[in-house]
Amino acid sequence: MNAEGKRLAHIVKRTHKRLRRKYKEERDEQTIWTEHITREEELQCYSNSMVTLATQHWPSQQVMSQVDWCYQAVCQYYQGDRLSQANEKEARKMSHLNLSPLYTSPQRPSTILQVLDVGSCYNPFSNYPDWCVTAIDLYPANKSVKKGDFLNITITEPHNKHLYYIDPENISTVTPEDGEKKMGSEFENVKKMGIGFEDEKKMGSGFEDGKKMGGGFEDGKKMGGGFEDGEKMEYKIVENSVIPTEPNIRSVLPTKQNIASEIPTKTEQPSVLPTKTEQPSELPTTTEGPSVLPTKTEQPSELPTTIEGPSVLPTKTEQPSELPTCQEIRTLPGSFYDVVIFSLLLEYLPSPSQRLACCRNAYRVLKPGGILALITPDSKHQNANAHVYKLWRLSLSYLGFSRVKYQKCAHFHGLVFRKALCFEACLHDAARLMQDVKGVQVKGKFARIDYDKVKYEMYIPQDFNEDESDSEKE
Ligand SMILES: C[S@@+](CC[C@H](N)C(=O)[O-])C[C@H]1O[C@@H](n2cnc3c(N)ncnc32)[C@H](O)[C@@H]1O
Repeated sequence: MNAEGKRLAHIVKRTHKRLRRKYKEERDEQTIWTEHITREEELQCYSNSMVTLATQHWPSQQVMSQVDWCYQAVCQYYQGDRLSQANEKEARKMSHLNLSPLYTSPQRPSTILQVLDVGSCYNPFSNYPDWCVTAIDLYPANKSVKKGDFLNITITEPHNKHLYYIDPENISTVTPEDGEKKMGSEFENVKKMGIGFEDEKKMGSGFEDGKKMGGGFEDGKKMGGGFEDGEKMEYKIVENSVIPTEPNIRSVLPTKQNIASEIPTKTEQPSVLPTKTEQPSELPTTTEGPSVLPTKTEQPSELPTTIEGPSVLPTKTEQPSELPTCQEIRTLPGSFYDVVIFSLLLEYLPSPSQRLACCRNAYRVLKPGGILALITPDSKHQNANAHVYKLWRLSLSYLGFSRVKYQKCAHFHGLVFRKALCFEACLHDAARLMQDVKGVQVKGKFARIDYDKVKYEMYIPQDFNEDESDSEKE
């Protein structure tokens, strides 16, 4: 990479490092994040650098870009054999464990794919004609990207009546009694499920002693999904309903803007408001979609009858010099997307629990059988950080994801996880994976990993670098 490319890469990595350093020093992720997202100048500088770096400096040195990798992986899943293979594999697993699916097997979508690109920056996936991309970023580099913080997004109820929703966050933080008080009749549908583990320890009702389960971090924050192998637990399946938890309450405090956000009802009109200059683009295949609020500078003129289709990729010569007039997104529909993409997103987030909170939100917006494509930078040898990515698989199993694909490319790892049809089967996987990772003798920097936190946290190799000479690609 030439000197200009290195300078831009330095600007991008400088932000990541500053946030991680601050988190290491202060440990107060909420305050750090709330303060960070108001640093307009730094966000703008990052955004400008990132788009130029990615569009003008990386392509020349890459065999396959992260964008191409994601696209191919998604095509393999939806157009190739991967979807039916994953369905079959899961069916076999359920039959072996004598479990039933919560969702019916997804079929290949006959319409275009609904794709959510989180941390999109410049909307690199916008020119794939068979994708309808919702691109969001803290600081969009062009108008086709909506401004939004995925850590602070409100996720609305699934529109499809046949969808069940498990909220892993509520596994350990709501007692049935609390639930009844909070949710009323929705909790009438709660089913109790016990899970037999290979070691024959049973995970049954966790409320016998009247205490809330799991959860406690050293700092006293409540955590979701806390259950040890063989520990007793209970989770809830609420038919037709998302349990409306405050989004990421333990990782990021809601901003004032969030409080103002509205959850659209089923009868509401399509929820994207165009800017004055914008014309609704292509005809959608559905009227559902993310709810977008105009920024202060925009005045919504009239309600469109369509949601926005893919928009135009900026040309290589484009230099976004200032924040474009972009729309702001505060709510996203639950169980709506076929694909969620986190391309080089997780490294931006300073705390391991914020990274997992993002994955939890991805789970909530994905359709059953939908996939989360993760790209994480690493130019080192495949095995150098392999242990960390094993832990990703484990953390994501606890959320209800199963792995579909993994590949180490020259400068990144590419991973695809699917929102599994059977949550319990994922917990079985998690128990097995936990035994595997604990059984491995890890030396060096990864030896200090606390496996009890892997259910709530997602590490990246840079978390363990004392000197922050990180492995991100130059
Ligand atoms: C390294 S860039 C990746 C850009 C693009 N996805 C790519 O692959 O080239 C990371 C982006 O994530 C965005 N981001 C970080 N945290 C975010 C959040 N909580 N919500 C939305 N965007 C976020 C940043 O603003 C930044 O533009």
